[in-house]
Amino acid sequence: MSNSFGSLFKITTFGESHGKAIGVTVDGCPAGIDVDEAFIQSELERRKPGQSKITTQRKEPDSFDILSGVFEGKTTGTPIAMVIHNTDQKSKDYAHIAKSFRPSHADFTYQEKYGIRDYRGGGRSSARETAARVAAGALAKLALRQLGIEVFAYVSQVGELKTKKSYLELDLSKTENNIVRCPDETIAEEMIAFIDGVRKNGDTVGGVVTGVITGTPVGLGEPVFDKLHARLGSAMLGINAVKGFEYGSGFEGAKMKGSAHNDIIEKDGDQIKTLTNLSGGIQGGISNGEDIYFNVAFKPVATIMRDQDSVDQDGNKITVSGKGRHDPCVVPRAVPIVEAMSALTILDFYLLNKSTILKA
Ligand SMILES: Cc1cc2nc3c(=O)[nH]c(=O)nc-3n(C[C@H](O)[C@H](O)[C@H](O)COP(=O)(O)O)c2cc1C
Ligand SMILES: C=C(O[C@@H]1CC(C(=O)O)=C[C@@H](OP(=O)(O)O)[C@H]1O)C(=O)O
Repeated sequence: MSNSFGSLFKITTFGESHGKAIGVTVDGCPAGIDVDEAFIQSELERRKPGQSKITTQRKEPDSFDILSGVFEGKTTGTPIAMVIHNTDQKSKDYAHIAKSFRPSHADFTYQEKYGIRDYRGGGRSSARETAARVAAGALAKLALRQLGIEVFAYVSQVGELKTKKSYLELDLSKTENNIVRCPDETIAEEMIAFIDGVRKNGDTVGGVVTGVITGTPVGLGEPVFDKLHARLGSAMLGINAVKGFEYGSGFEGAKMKGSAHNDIIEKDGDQIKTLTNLSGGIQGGISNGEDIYFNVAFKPVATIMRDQDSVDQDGNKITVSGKGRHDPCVVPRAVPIVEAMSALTILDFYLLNKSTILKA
């Protein structure tokens, strides 16, 4: 079973939702990065469960401990281990799925593949694991900040409710101003009320998170298999409940003509720039120095607070009831996860491509 991500800045996560702890080891982090622990904690708090009425009500403080790899506030170049203890499991709520399967969660596939699963709270397949990624992603963000690279994400859609503004028309510093994490104030309250209504009805709803990466140099990514957008897409599609990824013009681009879609190139001082950015900052798998932007589509949460038809491990028809504490919509908490996976991908490429970037 693979539990790792990245080639040079490599993370391995461990732990289950209802086990003792979850955590991450980061191998390959350069020495000398300032580790701002308060920043890492604040990132974990943006993702933690129980943060508002439109998230799961499981209350985890998600405070973390650094076990190794940091001395006098700086990384030492050795493996960094970070642990987050689980403190609020109600495992008996999951006894009913020990030998049966929730529709559209990971219960059936995991059981069939491994023949053994920690069914408590979805075990390893619970998005609780993403807390570990956010801790590692915060470290990557700190390293990227030193290089002038920043990652942002925000909720751009909940169900059919969608901001009409592009990321350039929004003030991304306002993302944390509301509990749904949509910087478009004209629609954020509607999104919140909608999620709350869906929740009260025992149902769930999907949504879209938009990601933006600024300050990337020209030259991240490889021209053939390890294209930057391919690795970014893989990072996003590796997040629980993700159903779609598009970058730049994405699926809308398929409707356009080349004459309208091409990003005209110009000389701006001593730099080569493009007048438009339908390429989404990546051409031929390599960053071109423009902003990288993309959308990530999340499905509605599988565990709904209703009875559903299913089968047990022996194939008998059963009814699965909706139990446990679940998110009515994942996108508000997915925002820091999208940022973390973006930071991990970009930093990994930066380390891989450093020599060629410097040459360029
Ligand atoms: C932030 C976040 C929170 C989630 N919360 C829940 C939840 O409370 N209940 C649930 O059934 N699924 C939740 N999910 C989705 C499941 O983890 C996911 O559907 C499951 O692992 C099966 O994988 P798949 O949907 O990618 O096929 C959440 C996902 C994310 C990203
Ligand atoms: C606990 C968290 O979110 C969980 C994500 C999740 C799932 O199935 O993905 C199911 C619920 O928890 P449990 O694993 O107890 O069923 C959520 O509360 C968290 O994100 O830290």
